[in-house]
Amino acid sequence: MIQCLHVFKTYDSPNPVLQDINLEIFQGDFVFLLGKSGSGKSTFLKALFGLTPLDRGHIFIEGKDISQLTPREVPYFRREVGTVFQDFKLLTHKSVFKNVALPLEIVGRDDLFIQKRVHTILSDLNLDQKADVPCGHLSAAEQQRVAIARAVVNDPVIFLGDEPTASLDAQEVRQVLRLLDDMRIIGTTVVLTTHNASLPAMVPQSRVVVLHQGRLIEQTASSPSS
Ligand SMILES: Nc1ncnc2c1ncn2[C@@H]1O[C@H](COP(=O)(O)OP(=O)(O)OP(=O)(O)O)[C@@H](O)[C@H]1O
Repeated sequence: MIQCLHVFKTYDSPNPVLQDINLEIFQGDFVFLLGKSGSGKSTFLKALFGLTPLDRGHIFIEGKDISQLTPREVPYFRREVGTVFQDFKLLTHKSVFKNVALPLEIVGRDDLFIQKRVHTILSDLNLDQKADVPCGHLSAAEQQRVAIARAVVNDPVIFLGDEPTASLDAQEVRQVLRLLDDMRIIGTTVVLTTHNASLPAMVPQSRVVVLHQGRLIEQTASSPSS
């Protein structure tokens, strides 16, 4: 599903932020990317979405080198991937419902489907009472949950989340991990970054990959049942 080969990335400083990363992630894997602040987690996640040009190396998604996608292929690739980056990019003047419905409108789903699907996801994330509230009026934790709802509403093939549970309380974290694990069971590949080393224990089938100063220093194998 995702194959990284000899990935290197440098910004302004001479020290690479990603150094020779080699990693395979399989369909239905739930991967926690752990590491201290500045270890390169966000850079790596953005690279998986094609937002960070690499100095060297390749990232293949479903066999395609994402640096070689044509301008026509890029939007199709991105529609298959649900993302939550640290800037949620919500439309702050639009309601919660409108924000979450947007990916479904883009792919031309009918109104009845959109109504049902969006309300299901909002209720899974305890946001149903907020459906008509403009996103700009929500707390940080609510905005984070709206960003997650928008990323998963379209049943993405891959979910990439950069600290997607950082603002949430313990119960909300469990709720989000349960939702993502349910998606994993039906085939979505989930990759999350986190500082919080206690999260992987909450998802028994998960894999852990640890980045330290841009190097991949540790990983657990993919579980046979995942
Ligand atoms: N656009 C950029 N331009 C220059 N340097 C950058 C850029 N983005 C990240 N960096 C630097 O690259 C290093 C790794 O940053 P990155 O955000 O990938 O780490 P991280 O592990 O996600 O950190 P955090 O957990 O704090 O979000 C840091 O030293 C950061 O300052």
